[in-house]
Amino acid sequence: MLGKGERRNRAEQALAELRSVLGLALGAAQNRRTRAETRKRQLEFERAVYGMGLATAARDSALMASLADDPARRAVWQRVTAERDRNYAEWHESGLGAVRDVVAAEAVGPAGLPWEDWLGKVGRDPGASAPRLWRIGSARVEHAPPEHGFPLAVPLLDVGHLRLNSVADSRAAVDSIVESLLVRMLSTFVPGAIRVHLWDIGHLTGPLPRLHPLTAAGLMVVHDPTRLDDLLAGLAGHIRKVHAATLRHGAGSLRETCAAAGKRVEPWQVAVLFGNGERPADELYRELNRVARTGPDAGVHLILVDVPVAGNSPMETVTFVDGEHATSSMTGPGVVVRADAPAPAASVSRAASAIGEVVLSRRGRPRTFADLLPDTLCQESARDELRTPVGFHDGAPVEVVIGDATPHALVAGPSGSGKTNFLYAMLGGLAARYPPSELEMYLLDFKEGVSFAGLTPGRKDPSWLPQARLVGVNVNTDREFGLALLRFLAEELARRAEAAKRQEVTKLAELREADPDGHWPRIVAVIDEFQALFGGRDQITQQAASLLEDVARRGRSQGIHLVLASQDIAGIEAFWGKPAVYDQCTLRIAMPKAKRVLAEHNNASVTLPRWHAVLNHESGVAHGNEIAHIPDASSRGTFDALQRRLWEEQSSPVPRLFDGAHQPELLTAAAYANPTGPVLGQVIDVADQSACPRLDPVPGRNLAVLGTATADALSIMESAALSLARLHAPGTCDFSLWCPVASLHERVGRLAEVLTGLGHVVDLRTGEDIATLTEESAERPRFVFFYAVDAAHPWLEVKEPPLMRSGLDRLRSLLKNGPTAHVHTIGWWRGVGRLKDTLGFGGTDDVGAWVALDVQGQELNSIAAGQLVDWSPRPHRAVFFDRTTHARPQVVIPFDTSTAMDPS
Ligand SMILES: Nc1ncnc2c1ncn2[C@@H]1O[C@H](COP(=O)(O)OP(=O)(O)OP(=O)(O)O)[C@@H](O)[C@H]1O
Repeated sequence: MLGKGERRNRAEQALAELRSVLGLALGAAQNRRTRAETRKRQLEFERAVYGMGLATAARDSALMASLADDPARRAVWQRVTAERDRNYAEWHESGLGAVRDVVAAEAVGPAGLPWEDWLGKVGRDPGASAPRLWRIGSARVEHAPPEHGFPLAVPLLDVGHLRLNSVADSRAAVDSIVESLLVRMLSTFVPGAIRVHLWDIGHLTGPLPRLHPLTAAGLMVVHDPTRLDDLLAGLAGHIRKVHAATLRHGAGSLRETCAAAGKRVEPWQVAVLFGNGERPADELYRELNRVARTGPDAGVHLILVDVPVAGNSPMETVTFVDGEHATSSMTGPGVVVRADAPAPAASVSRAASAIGEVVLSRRGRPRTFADLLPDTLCQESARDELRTPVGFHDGAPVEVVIGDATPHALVAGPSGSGKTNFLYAMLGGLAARYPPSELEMYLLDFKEGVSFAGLTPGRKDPSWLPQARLVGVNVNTDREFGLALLRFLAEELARRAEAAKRQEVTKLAELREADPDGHWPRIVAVIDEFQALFGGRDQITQQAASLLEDVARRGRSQGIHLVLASQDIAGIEAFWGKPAVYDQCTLRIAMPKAKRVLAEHNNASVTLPRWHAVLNHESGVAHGNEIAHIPDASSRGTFDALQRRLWEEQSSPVPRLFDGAHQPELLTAAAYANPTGPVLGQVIDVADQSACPRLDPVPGRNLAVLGTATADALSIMESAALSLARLHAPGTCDFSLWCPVASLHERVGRLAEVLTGLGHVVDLRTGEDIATLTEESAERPRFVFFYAVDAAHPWLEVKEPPLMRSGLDRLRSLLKNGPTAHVHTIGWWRGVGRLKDTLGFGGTDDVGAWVALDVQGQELNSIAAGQLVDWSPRPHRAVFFDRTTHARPQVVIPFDTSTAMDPS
């Protein structure tokens, strides 16, 4: 048994052992902890040092001082600096040279060389492809000596964008990077290959003043600080346009394809945006990111200064840390980037001016109407389309295409903006390419004036445009003529559709192939100031709107093309709710300041210089814009000289001229040369036709002239009499000329003389003997021309005993029974009421045809066989209705009879 003391000893021993073991364990833990803490401190230190960069850390005196009494940190510092020195030695050995070589190889010419080597020389590279790198400054590993610096270059054109983040006093360095980068690009390529857009949230004219000489040539556009949206929309439009063109070209780079074909290459668009570090509003920010994402493939590039963007587009970033030093995404931390010193201001300005001048002189090289014409005239086939240059952009021709995809054109511009001149340029270009067998033109001008009249033979110039078939001028009051043209086109359309159906084809090109001997030219119908067609709230407007819609819809495939020009597209009420005509006019041409002709947000016409036009084959959406200078096509020696050449070389029938301001001469009317009845006036129609009712021996074949417009009434009476005198050989008919009005006797007497001179027998009465008229005579045709019938009523109403029959009774009997015996009365009443007085109750049927002058439409309804007559009188126009042949009244122009009435 152990004693008590022994037990205590053992216990104390065990306790001591336990304490010692515990003490050991605790000590080890303490040590481990101390070590871990030291390690942690070292790692944090290492991270901080890497974070700030070794060079900065070395400059941090507090940090360096802390190393003295902290061996653990000191060890870290020694290790990382040793590691750095080892790495740097390696990089200096092989990397530095490699970087310099790459930049030298890829940033060639002005893209990389010092400005002394190139500034002021105009670039020659046509821009089929771009250098892969562009120098923006120099860089150096933080602690490396200056001679170990290397050039810093970024990829840009066709690759991505550049973003610059500034600090308070780095603006000069930022501007220097931007300016020298732009000058490098502008000096690399032929002037015009780079377009610069400048937007500065803070200024209207501020940044990059030395580049401003570029603005005069349009190579740089300074955008409104409040309209970033317009700028982005313009860039987005450009991107869509290039993508569309790339699709058309199929595979391969558009730039290279175009350059190889000697065609115009779309210039790169470089947009420099100076922001204030704040994110633009949501919509703008989205649009900016869209442009950033999709721009590079379309040659659209951004240089963003303090403008935040999303990180999902190809972009290099330079971030300034102080006024002069920056880091870059190309080189990472630990490499200091500095901007190159800017080139002297005066040299930059001079270089910019020189570049601008090349563009101006190239553009300004007199491009004339003659430059629109091909070497040999009229050699093209219109089978698939019509195509001609109409103007120039930077010296390259800009074309208009009219075909299945762009069947119709809408041309708009305020008065004096050059619409008519544009039409001449286009028609001239087309006429010079397509012979009359391939192209026919119908030209209508609702403006006052004679703009297209020169296309037909005139007194001074006997030539005409061989492709012109019809020219209508001064038709502003004769909207019926416009309607007639549309009807004509609709009929031609139906004829072509019918032929196509017979041949089992659908398009003009196929029809031409199926029927090679047929005459299937493309038809271009130009209607200038076409809105005049819709100038009233009447049947003409309604009919014109629906005919135009029909022609626009169906003309596309049948080679019938409309060119509609107007000062103000917006004002055409008749089209509201009828967008088909607009929709079909996929070719839009906007003259400077034209409104509404392009798509809603496409404002390209607003800033258009004089004598330029926006041509847009994409229904006016912005990406379809092509801007062209239109040469003068309307002065002497331009279109007229071409017309003369064409007229001498191409045989073609004379086009018809319809001049609404000109009364046609009876002697020149086709119907007068070969009459089939009394010729009353010229019908307003596409074909040269006259109103010429037949006077068959059947009831009702009398004719009334109605109204007080004396000159026109006399002209109608004379035209009728003279044409009947030509229709019937002398001695085969008789004429009665009765006129109760003294002031007209001289004129009626002259007609009697002319008829007598032609060998006819004339019964001329000017007094009361009119009342003793004979009712009929059946021996041979007799034509009674009864002037101002109502003025003879006092005589006619006298009743004679014993039968108490009056002259009026005999006249009524003459009208009723005469025609069947070939006695026809052509009477003039000075109003509808007066005609009815003469005819009496139930006599209306005895006058089967009438011509009304200054009589309102509603007065005529009662004698128009149930027709509603839509007619408002106007000078020198009449409305003619023959109930036996007409569905609706026809507007006619009374002839000028002066020459025909001249007995000499
Ligand atoms: N591209 C051009 N170059 C030189 N002169 C031009 C050009 N375009 C038009 N002009 C001249 O400007 C004037 C007006 O042009 P034009 O008659 O074509 O305008 P418009 O828009 O048709 O005007 P309006 O509707 O009033 O007739 C004419 O004297 C014409 O010769």
